[in-house]
Amino acid sequence: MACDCDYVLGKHDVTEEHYSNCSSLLNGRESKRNADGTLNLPNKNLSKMDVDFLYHLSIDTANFDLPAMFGDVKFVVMGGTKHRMREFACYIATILGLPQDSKPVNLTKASQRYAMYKVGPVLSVNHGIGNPSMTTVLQEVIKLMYYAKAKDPMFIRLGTSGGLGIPPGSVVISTFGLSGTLEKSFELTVLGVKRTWPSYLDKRLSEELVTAASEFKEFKTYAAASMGANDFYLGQGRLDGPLCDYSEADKMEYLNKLTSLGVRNIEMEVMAFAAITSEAGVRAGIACVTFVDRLKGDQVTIPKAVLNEWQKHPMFIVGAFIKKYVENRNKH
Ligand SMILES: O=P(O)(O)O[C@H]1O[C@H](CO)[C@@H](O)[C@H]1O
Ligand SMILES: O=c1cc[nH]c(=O)[nH]1
Repeated sequence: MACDCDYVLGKHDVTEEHYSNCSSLLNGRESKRNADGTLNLPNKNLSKMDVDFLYHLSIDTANFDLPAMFGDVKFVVMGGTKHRMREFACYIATILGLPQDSKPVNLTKASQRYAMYKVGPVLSVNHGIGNPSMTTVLQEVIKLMYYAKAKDPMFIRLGTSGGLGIPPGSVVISTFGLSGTLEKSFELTVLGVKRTWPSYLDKRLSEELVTAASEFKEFKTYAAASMGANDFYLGQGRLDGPLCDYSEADKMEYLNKLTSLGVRNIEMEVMAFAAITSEAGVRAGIACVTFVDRLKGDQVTIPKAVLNEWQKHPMFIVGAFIKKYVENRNKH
């Protein structure tokens, strides 16, 4: 079903009702959610399992009341580091005016893998570096939302990246992802066969994040394509890794090509994040700060204290979006 919302950037109110009804959020693809917004995952094996152990979260469907614990989650916000996601949990509690523990509880501490904090309707989860780490926890959190019967949960990645021709400290809201071979798809080998899935991000959610960004004048925000690399060094065309058999000119040719295609940043999870959420019928968006202009260099030389401040830029945007959504929901 096509969306008939006639959406104009920044002119629409973010209402829960609209989010539930607007199928454009899956870019015109048929919704994979049930009528009440709960997830209807494509894997029918799940309904045949007596118990599902979400191994990397150290949570299971037998010993935890998942609807009671997580049924009210509306936003799953994910990013690489545990520290960032703990900070985001504290930040969102402050701006939503929710009581916060001086020490937020890591709900997946027993896993010794990841960190997951819950603050009101927000789940803040770290995913580590790169696709295998990210897709493992992403898939388990999607199942968590499914078992919890959370309604229309949105997934947002809060990341860092290398920019292309934009000032470091800027934020890029990804409009779509390009792989290293410049394809708009995520590739994975399944049962010995290379398979690809389109890496859709949610158009409306991206637009809402751009609108939320407009209130922050102290840094620039770009809505643009992101490149998802499978490696930080060779995969991102760096000259400063332990291995390198190409020249500065080769590197610049590639980075300039990406730039000419509208790519404004390079990170490491966009393709898989977009593809898996989209296939699961979940709306997803990505906001990443940039730490370096890759057209000018490879090394991240900015002092850590500054990077820590810059890391807050996407938090401000995502926080403003969530706050507006919650306020609108409370009004209706
Ligand atoms: O800061 P995060 O969210 O981890 O994102 C980026 O930073 C990591 C590399 O330093 C990769 O995961 C990349 O995607
Ligand atoms: O250049 C960068 C910086 C952060 N994260 C990346 O993946 N690349």
